[in-house]
Amino acid sequence: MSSPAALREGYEHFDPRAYLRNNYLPPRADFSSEEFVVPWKLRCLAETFASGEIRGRTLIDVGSGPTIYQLLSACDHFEEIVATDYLAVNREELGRWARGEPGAFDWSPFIQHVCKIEGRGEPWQDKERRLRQRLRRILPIDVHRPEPLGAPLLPRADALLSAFCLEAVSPDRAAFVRALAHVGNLLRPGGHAVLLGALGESFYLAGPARLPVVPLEESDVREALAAAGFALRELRSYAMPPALRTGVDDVDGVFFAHAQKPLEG
Ligand SMILES: C[S@@+](CC[C@H](N)C(=O)[O-])C[C@H]1O[C@@H](n2cnc3c(N)ncnc32)[C@H](O)[C@@H]1O
Ligand SMILES: O=[N+]([O-])c1ccc2c(c1)CN[C@@H](CO)C2
Repeated sequence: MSSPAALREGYEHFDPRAYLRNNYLPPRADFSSEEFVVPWKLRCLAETFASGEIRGRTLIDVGSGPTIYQLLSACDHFEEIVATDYLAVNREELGRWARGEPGAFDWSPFIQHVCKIEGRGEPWQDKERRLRQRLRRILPIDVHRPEPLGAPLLPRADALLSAFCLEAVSPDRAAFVRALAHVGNLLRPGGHAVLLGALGESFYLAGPARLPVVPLEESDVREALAAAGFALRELRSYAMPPALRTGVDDVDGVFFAHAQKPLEG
């Protein structure tokens, strides 16, 4: 059980480049087998968006951090992608990539892999260009506030995406459920929520920062979604293999959830 103070302190020292190195370079960013975690995450996202059922004007990504991999399959189905993060250093990192500036993180291996598994023979530069065109806003967010963006998102988003954020910013499970309910308010009734997150994790490192994480089991995710008023469509889990337990965290696995906000919501 961590505390809001430990979280605030931790995120003051969060180093985006260290975070990217820890999770989005080898060995975790190994595309050679579907057995590895990044191909598993990208496949979950590609399969969920491939049907075209999840589409609309706006998708909001909650707690984007310095990463864009989570948007690569979604971006084909929305006119506007809104990225968000609590830290300016992460919003700045996203902005560098969005503007194609030198020194930005190289996501091309991820974009190439997504184009390959989407199987449309799309040149990866086209996908990269489309995401850059559609990534229109990079906003501050705090999921602990009932209005996470500080003001209502109008019109509300047609879809909500969030990867490794809520459990990494909540001191306990009750706070996790509240945060989920808060971000659920950004979503229109009938809108879809796609969540990725850590299972059984109690901490992760990002350079000088050591961030506490509320350890979740799959059942906690299921209960939190129900408590926040979502109807669960799909919940899958991945067990982190020993080779990917590198010491940058104590994560046991990854969950992938697709849920929907009821129409009468
Ligand atoms: C583990 S990172 C996830 C980054 C990225 N989505 C990914 O998939 O790797 C968690 C993110 O939550 C952000 N964060 C911290 N406190 C937050 C808060 N109160 N509300 C929203 N996001 C917050 C951090 O700045 C960080 O970028
Ligand atoms: O294996 N991964 O692809 C991966 C990616 C991101 C993150 C993790 C694992 C585990 N730690 C979380 C922060 O709570 C961030």
